[in-house]
Amino acid sequence: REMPQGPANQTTAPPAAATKANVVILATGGTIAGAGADATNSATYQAAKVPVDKLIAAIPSLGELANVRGEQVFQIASESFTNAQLVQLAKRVSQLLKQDDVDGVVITHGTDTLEETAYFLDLVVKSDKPIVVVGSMRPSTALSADGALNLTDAVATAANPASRGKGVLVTMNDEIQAGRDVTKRVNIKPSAFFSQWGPLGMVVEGKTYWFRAPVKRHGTSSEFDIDTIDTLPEVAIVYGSGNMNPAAYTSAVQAGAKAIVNAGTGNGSVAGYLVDTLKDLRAKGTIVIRSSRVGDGFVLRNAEQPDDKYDWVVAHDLNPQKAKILAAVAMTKTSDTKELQRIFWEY
Ligand SMILES: NC(=O)C[C@H](N)C(=O)O
Repeated sequence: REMPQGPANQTTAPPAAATKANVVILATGGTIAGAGADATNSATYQAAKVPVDKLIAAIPSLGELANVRGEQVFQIASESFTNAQLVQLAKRVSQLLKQDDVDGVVITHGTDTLEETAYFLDLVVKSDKPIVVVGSMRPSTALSADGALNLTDAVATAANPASRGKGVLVTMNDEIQAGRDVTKRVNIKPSAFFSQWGPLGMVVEGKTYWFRAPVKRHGTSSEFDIDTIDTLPEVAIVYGSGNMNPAAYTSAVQAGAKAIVNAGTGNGSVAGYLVDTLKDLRAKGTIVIRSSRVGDGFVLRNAEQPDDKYDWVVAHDLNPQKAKILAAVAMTKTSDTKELQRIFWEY
């Protein structure tokens, strides 16, 4: 029977090994490598149990998308990620992408701090080759597990030259999200990941479809380079609410925080009775960054508080956990608040 002729030429056989992209899967653990006692356990399970070779072997069709090999970097739930592990992972990604025989990297990751890792890599890995971070909401042993399709989409995206130069990408629930923007919004459904500026595209049946591209500095246009970063400074987030205790700020600084991200109410607002505490911390050298617990929108400079007068920085549209990552990366280079504010506008 004659196959229909489509513009996308989807009826041809998969590319031969030599023409297929080489994709390395760096596994770090998370629910995508999780295992439950029973198929009905969609939320009760142990994360970070299944080794990367087993994850790959469970999806034979990956081999049709790319030449895939795995490397087990960590085997942890993502809430346990430390700065030292972030740095180690990013250095490995950078090293791999410098190799001619690597076309793209996929990182399997827990979803809880996936957005931090994706943004960190976006800022510090100087490569145009695709970097895709992926996780799952259900363990591999669950009914309707989402990991296999998310990972397939990640490999398809990493193998596709159209993904180059678009920053770190995240493939969850059929969507391609910008690693900079994406955030975990729901803690129990496969549709957990969201970006207020919308997904960049979709993956359907192994093909990528693109609708927009990021404009913020990243990758090769970033001034930060993981090859020159070995440690990150301590940044604390203090969550805003009614009836705050100033000790939340002062104790964070006493414990070593060099910057505080204020996850303020509304447009990053700060209670009147806290202002002196934050002014005092700034006078003694702590960087004060106003973000918002609201999550969407963006904090306006000199609205709600006179940032110019107090020498505070605003986080622009970054939620507190993203602001924490950018602050830590930026402070490897500067503690100048004008420079920090420039960086918060540009990245
Ligand atoms: N869905 C997940 O991956 C959650 C898990 N706690 C993790 O981040 O590792």
